Amino acid sequence: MNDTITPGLEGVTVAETRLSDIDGENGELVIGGYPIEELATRATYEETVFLLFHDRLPTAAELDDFRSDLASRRGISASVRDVLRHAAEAEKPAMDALRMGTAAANLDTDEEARPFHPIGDEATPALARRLVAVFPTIIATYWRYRQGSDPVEPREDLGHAANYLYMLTGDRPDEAVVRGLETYLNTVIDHGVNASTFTARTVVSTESDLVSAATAAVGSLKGPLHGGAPGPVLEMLRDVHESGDPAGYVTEKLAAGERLMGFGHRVYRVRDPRAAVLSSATDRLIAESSDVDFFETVREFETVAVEALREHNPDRRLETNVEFYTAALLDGVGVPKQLFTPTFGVSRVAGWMAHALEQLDNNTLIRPVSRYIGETNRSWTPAKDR
Ligand SMILES: CC(=O)SCCNC(=O)CCNC(=O)[C@H](O)C(C)(C)COP(=O)(O)OP(=O)(O)OC[C@H]1O[C@@H](n2cnc3c(N)ncnc32)[C@H](O)[C@@H]1OP(=O)(O)O
Ligand SMILES: O=C([O-])CC(=O)C(=O)O
Repeated sequence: MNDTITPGLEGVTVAETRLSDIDGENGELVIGGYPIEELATRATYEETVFLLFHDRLPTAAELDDFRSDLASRRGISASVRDVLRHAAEAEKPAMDALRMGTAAANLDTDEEARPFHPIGDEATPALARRLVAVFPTIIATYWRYRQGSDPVEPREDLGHAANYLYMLTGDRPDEAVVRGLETYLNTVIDHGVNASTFTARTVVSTESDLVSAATAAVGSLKGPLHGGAPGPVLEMLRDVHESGDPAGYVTEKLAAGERLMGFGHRVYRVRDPRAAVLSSATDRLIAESSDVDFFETVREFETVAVEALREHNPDRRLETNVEFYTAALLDGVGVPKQLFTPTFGVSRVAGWMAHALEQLDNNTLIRPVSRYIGETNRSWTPAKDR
C-alpha cells in the first residue's frame, strides 16, 4: 500500500470526466468540449445543463422540450414551503435553508431516488432534472419569507435565469440583467472535482441517492474556502470603495495574517479564466449605471491585491479567482449578497448531478486510507480505576 500522504489530495487524480477540463498553468477552462469564453455568453443555462447531461448541445426541438421539462418541475409543496418559512423565521443563513430545502425536496417527488442510469444520450433521471429545476424556487421562497413577503409562484413561460429573478422580486427582469445572470450560471456550472463535486461523487459512490448527494454538496459549497467567498468579497469591496485606499486595506489585512477573499486557487497558478468572463459581463451590465464608479474601485483593487500577494507570498502564485468578479456581477444583477453562495448552488447543482451520474456509470466506492498516529499498546482499565 502507498503510505504517502497528500494533504487535501492536492494534485491527486481521482476520476476520469467528460464534463470539464481545467488547465491551471495556462488559465483555460473547457466545459463539455467548449471553451468557457465561447459558451458562457452565448448559451442559455438550459443549453449548458443539456450539454452536461447528454455530452452534446440540444437541437432546437430538444431544447424546447428540455426547457419545458425543467420549467414543469419548479413547484414545491406546502410542506417544503413550511420548512423554508421556519428557516426564515429562525433567521438561518440562506445556505442552511438551501440545505434544508434540498433535503426536504424528495417529500415532493415519487421519482426513484437511486438512479442507475449512465450519462449520455439516454434520458437523465427525472430526479436530477428536478433538483436543477427546484433550487431557484427553494432559495427565492426562503428569501421572500425572510423579507416578510409571500413567495412568488414560478412561471413556466420564463427561462431558468429569468424565472429565478422573477421569483426573488415579483417583477419580470429586463433582458440585460437576465443575460448577466445566465452568463454567470454558465460560467460556474462545472469545475472538475472541486470540493462540493467530489462530495457529491463520494456520496453516490456508496450507491446512495441524488438528493443525498446534492444535500451534502450544498454543505461543502457553503465554506469560505470554496463557495462562501463572494459575500465577504462584496463587503470588502464596499469598505475599500468607501475608504478610497485599496493599498492600505490590503496591507492591513495581509499584515494581520488574513486571507484576501477572491484570490488564490487550488488549481490555477494564473488568473482564473472565469474572472475575465465575469468581469466583461459586469462591464456590459453596468456600463450605463451609476455603479461605474464602484466598478473602477473593483478593478483597481484587483491590481493592488495581486501585486501585494506577489510580494507577500513569492513562493505561491496567488491570482484572482472566480469569486472576485462573481461578487461584482451578482451585485450588478441585483442578487442580494446573502444569496451569492446559494446562487452559485443554482448553477453548480447541474454539475453535481452530471458528476454523480458519471460516477455511477463506472462506479468504484470512494474510500481512501489514513495513517494511524494515535497511541498504541493501551490496556483497558475500568472507570472506577481511572
Ligand atoms: C469557487 C472557489 O471555490 S474559488 C475559492 C474561493 N475562496 C477564496 O477566495 C478564499 C481565499 N483563498 C484561499 O483561501 C485559498 O487560496 C484557497 C482555499 C482557494 C486555495 O487554497 P490552497 O490551494 O489549499 O492553498 P493554501 O491554503 O495551502 O495556501 C497556500 C499559501 O498561500 C496563502 N494564501 C492562499 N490564498 C490566500 C489569500 N487569498 N490571501 C492571502 N494568502 C493566501 C496561504 O496562507 C498559504 O501561505 P503559507 O504557505 O505561507 O502558509
Ligand atoms: O475548483 C475548485 O477547487 C474551486 C472552484 O473554482 C470551483 O469549484 O468553481
